[in-house]
Amino acid sequence: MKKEDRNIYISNIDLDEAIDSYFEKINFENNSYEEIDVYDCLDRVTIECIFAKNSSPHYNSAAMDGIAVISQNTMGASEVNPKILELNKDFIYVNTGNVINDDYNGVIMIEDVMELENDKVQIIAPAYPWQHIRPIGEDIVAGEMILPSNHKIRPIDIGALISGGISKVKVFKKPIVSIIPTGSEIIENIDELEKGKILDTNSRVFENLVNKYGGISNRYSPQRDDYEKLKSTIDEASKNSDLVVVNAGTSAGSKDFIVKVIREIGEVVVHGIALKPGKPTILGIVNNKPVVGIPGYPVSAYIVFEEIAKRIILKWSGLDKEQEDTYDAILSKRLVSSLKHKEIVRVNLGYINEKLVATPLTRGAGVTMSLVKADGLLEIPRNYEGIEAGSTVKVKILKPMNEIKNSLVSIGSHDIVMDILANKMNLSSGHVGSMGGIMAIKRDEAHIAPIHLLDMNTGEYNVSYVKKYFKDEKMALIKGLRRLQGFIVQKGNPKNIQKFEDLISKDVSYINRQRGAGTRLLLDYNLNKLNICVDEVIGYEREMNTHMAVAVTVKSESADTGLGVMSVAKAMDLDFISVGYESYDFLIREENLKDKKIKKFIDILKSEEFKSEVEKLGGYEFDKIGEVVHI
Ligand SMILES: Nc1nc2c(c(=O)[nH]1)N[C@H]1C(S)=C(S)[C@@H](COP(=O)(O)OP(=O)(O)OC[C@H]3O[C@@H](n4cnc5c(N)ncnc54)[C@H](O)[C@@H]3O)O[C@H]1N2
Ligand code: MOO
Repeated sequence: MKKEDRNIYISNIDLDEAIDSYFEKINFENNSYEEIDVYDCLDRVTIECIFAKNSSPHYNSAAMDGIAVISQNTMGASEVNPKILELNKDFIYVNTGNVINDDYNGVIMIEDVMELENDKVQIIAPAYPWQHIRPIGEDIVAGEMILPSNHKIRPIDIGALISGGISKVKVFKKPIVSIIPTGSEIIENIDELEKGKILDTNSRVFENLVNKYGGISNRYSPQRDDYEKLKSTIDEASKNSDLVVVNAGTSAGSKDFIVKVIREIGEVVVHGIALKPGKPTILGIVNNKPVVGIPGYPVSAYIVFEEIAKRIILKWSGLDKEQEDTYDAILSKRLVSSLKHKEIVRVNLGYINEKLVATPLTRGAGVTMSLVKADGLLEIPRNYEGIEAGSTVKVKILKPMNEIKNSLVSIGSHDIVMDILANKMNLSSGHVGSMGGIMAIKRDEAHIAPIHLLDMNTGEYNVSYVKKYFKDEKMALIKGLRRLQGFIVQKGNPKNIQKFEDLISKDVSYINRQRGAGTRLLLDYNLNKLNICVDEVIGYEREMNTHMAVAVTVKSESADTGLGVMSVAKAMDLDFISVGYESYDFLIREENLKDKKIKKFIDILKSEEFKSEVEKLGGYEFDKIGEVVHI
């Protein structure tokens, strides 16, 4: 691939600057409106103020069930001096909402009326003028403004509009947004999935974001990297829509045509923004319409859509950038960034010891799950080399604050049971290995840490590590499960791996866990006991972060074996040679045991329902589950 075939002239302009110069070129004035039925106007945006045509109520009406009276005739009534009123002369019966004609000017509730014989009633208190009567216009007066312009219509607004006699409303037209996924490797049909092919997810995410923000999406099927075809598709789309979003092909690859196409049939306003992820973004104009080239990586795609396309859609629909919920949080880990760009980092959030703590998630632009799991997004401004741990940062939340506040934060070793627990309570769990969990509790980033750390000297689990790392602090272990660890091997165990000694055979390759993982300690402990040097194990230095990742590596035959739990081997349909049970417990600061989230957590651990679900996975024992050991 020659250098001249690539787009290497990518600029690095500030996001806000890029948006300002781009928005100047977009003809937002061109916005047209439509007049629609009041019943269909939910979430649409008013183009002008709406004034009431009718008053509501439009007649004086009874506000209570009872009798309508002439107020003056009731004056002086009391318990010692009751008044007798006569039907059709002094009063009539009314129900809530009935018309009160000019003959009457007060209502007495039926429970305050004593009925006598001969159509007479007795009252023991007077009715003040207009008592329990809703006068004309109490709610809405004809001519009053019901809604201002640029207002997004809510269900209650529709009620008020109808009461005010409005049957049609003028609203901004919904912008039509064409979405064009590109790339010859992009497919829609899962049956065509093979090496080198990628399922189109981005255009489906965009389609739903367009609908969510009030546009009409017009999604194309994935387009091949064919210069002429892309040119005609973008040209056609820009003629038929208000905004065109082209996905992928934005950077420096030899097939990244989008910038050339836009330059040929229109204008490239910006190529390259000081934003990570999202650097190769293209902002163009074709046939007087905005055409935004969004990078292909799913996280970059989402972030750029939110930062740029969303703002165009909202402006077209009469709404400027919606106010976003931002909160101050304490950053739990140091974040290093580049001076060159602003970076948007996905974070988990949790309330730990009364403080909102933000823990950064992976920064890989291809890891969609990090966005699925993220509770918030944090911004590292341009010209910052990073942010120190303990600093206060602003985060935009992606979930309701209540949910975040009530979430139990777990950071530590991974096990499938954490997913079962997360399905039963509001649990956010980060997987960084057992030692990572210990550090997270030390720094107050988590409420609990699942750990399984084998003491090399005693062969016991967890307690000695807690004593070592929390010398003078009051800690506790909530006893968890005993789980079966062993060698995960391919079906039929072709290399006949039975024991640790078999790992030093020349034709056996091993896949290890990261430093600080309990499973890695288990290997080290056994190698040490057998006097085997780690250099003798082929693959010792190759690391994965979870049991699942180890199993996937074995399944894909990229390694012969790795240590992991039985449940994972079973879930991946692999064979398993057991090594022994280990204790998977939950470390917690003693003071946090009184938290009601912890009480719920312990109740779930002890429940028969939880145990029976875990039993189905295979390889677990529950001897002391839920018991608290004070350390
Ligand atoms: N030499 C350079 N290489 C790259 C640069 C650079 O500046 N110089 N920028 C990198 C960055 S940053 C990004 S982001 C990507 C952007 O790539 P493109 O927009 O050109 O997209 P592709 O290369 O075609 O695809 C990248 C990747 O995205 C996924 N993808 C694409 N379309 C979809 C879709 N519809 N649904 C789901 N996923 C999709 C796919 O995994 C592709 O492999 O370029 C870097 N390279
Ligand atoms: O900047 Mo790219 O957009 O990381 O992913």
